[in-house]
Amino acid sequence: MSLSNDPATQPRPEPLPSGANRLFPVFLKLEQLHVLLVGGGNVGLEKLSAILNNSPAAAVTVVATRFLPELRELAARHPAVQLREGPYQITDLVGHDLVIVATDDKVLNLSIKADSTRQRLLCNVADTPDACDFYLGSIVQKGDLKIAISTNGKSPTVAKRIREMLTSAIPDELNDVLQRMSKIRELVGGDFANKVKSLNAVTAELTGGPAYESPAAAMWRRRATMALLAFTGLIALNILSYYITWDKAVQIATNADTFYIFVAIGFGAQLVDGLLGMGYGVVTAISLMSLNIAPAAVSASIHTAEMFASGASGYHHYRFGNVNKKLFKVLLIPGVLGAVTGAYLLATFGEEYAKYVKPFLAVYLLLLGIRIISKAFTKPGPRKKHKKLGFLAAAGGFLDSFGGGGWGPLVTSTLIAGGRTPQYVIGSVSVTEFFVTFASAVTFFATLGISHWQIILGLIVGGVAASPFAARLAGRIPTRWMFVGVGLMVIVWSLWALRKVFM
Ligand SMILES: C[C@@]1(CC(=O)O)C2=NC(=C\c3[nH]c(c(CCC(=O)O)c3CC(=O)O)Cc3[nH]c(c(CC(=O)O)c3CCC(=O)O)/C=C3\N/C(=C\2)[C@@H](CCC(=O)O)[C@]3(C)CC(=O)O)/[C@H]1CCC(=O)O
Ligand SMILES: NC(=O)c1ccc[n+]([C@@H]2O[C@H](COP(=O)([O-])OP(=O)(O)OC[C@H]3O[C@@H](n4cnc5c(N)ncnc54)[C@H](O)[C@@H]3O)[C@@H](O)[C@H]2O)c1
Repeated sequence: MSLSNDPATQPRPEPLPSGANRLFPVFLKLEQLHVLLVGGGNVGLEKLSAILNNSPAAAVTVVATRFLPELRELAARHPAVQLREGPYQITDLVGHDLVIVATDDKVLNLSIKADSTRQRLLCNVADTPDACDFYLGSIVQKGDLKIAISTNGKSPTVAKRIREMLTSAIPDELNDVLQRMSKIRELVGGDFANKVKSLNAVTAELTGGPAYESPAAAMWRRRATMALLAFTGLIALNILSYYITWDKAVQIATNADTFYIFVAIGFGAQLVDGLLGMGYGVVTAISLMSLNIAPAAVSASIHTAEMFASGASGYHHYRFGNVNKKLFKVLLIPGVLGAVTGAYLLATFGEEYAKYVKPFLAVYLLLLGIRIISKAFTKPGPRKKHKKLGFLAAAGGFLDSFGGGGWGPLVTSTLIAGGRTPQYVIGSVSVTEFFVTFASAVTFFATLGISHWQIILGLIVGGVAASPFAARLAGRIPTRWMFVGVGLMVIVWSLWALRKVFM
């Protein structure tokens, strides 16, 4: 007995779950084959149409005792289709590769199937799924894209509905993509593995990945970004030069005692932000508030300093393709408007109402902290469509400038909890944050002028010193623990701030 005949050594097929569809789909080049269709009534017409819709030049012989007029017309429009009027004979099978049976005589249908099987021809018996060697599928067509749907014979009506669904869901532009990909496929060089890698990179956007950018386009984008950053920096320097001279800066920096406290706060905040992807504003706000600095001064200083930090991190995210342009656009305007309103209100009324504002902010941050931690342990559900994204951004911008922090935790955590991909949320929110902090800093300049240079410089120096370490920490811990970290941090600090208020 040879080993290979021993059933124990034969490879076993993987078991499929019961009720699984075991049909093997193929796409036939029907225009190179010959099809015999028996039956010229409604079903015959349906099958002939299905064939010709997909393969207009297919050679089909239709045999029937009578033909529907529509079928005759259809055949007349397709020169490769021949009609033979008369009862089925076994010789009709000769010269054909595939048989489709659609007469209204069930017994005849089954005997044609038996004839076909004896000649090793594949046969479809329209009214008897059990007798079919293959089924026709419901077909979605978008140019070169073709999707065949099978319900395993369970419900052709559902197959039709799914075809309608997919046809409207798949953009027509996909065919252009296919055309271009086919050209790119011919152009990319290298070995097979490299080829596959670049083809995947180019198409990542289709499945929600980062948009592809050619090296030339990337270069121009970098140049444009650098130009924008340089321009923004110049404007900022220009504004600053009205308020501060070099001598004054040196004087501030050498007023060691308090200055180093601010440097330390800036350093710590930048580290936390690097690690958690958010929290710069919150950390500095709570630290400064606990030093009993007036809220308006806190917020103004933070936003001026944060502008630098968020500008740098936003640029970083943009370069790595973490920015969802649509999301950015939706967040930008409401975020900026909210920030300007918050900054204006705080600058106008903040000093006066500082006592009342502070506990309110502490409670707000406490709730935010609890909310963020709870997000870490609730499963993100299916992605919700945020219709109120604008409102969220406006609230985030307002609270950020009014409270000195919260844009990141509020907007980022809400979006991630809504089922969006953290990578793109953090990227898009960070870039928007630059504009939001820029807007509130400008509002503070305009309303308050700048009077807290010691704080601002301290934060910037500390932040800049920490940024190389912070950049290395980015993305090193899982999202869940990121949430827990941010939440805990916010809760501890707000409890501490509250304790100071009530004691
Ligand atoms: C996909 C499509 C391709 C095509 O034929 O071109 C197709 N049927 C279509 C439509 C359709 N056919 C029927 C209805 C009426 C409502 C209903 O019954 O649901 C509708 C819906 C409508 O027209 O709206 C009646 C019907 N069909 C079959 C039986 C026999 C039986 O099940 O016993 C009966 C009952 C006869 C009776 O009661 O007398 C059998 C089959 N029909 C199949 C394919 C194969 C399984 C495909 C799969 O697994 O999904 C299979 C097994 C064999 C085959 O024919 O290849 C095409 C979609 C066109 C589109 O996309 O718009
Ligand atoms: N699979 C499907 O999608 C589907 C849908 C509806 C109906 N059906 C079933 O398919 C069968 C056909 O339905 P129909 O509406 O097309 O009927 P129909 O009466 O419109 O057409 C029957 C066809 O069979 C031909 N025919 C009969 N005896 C013949 C013979 N000996 N030789 C050659 N041709 C012969 C007739 O000339 C006619 O063209 C029915 O049994 C029906 O229940 C299947």
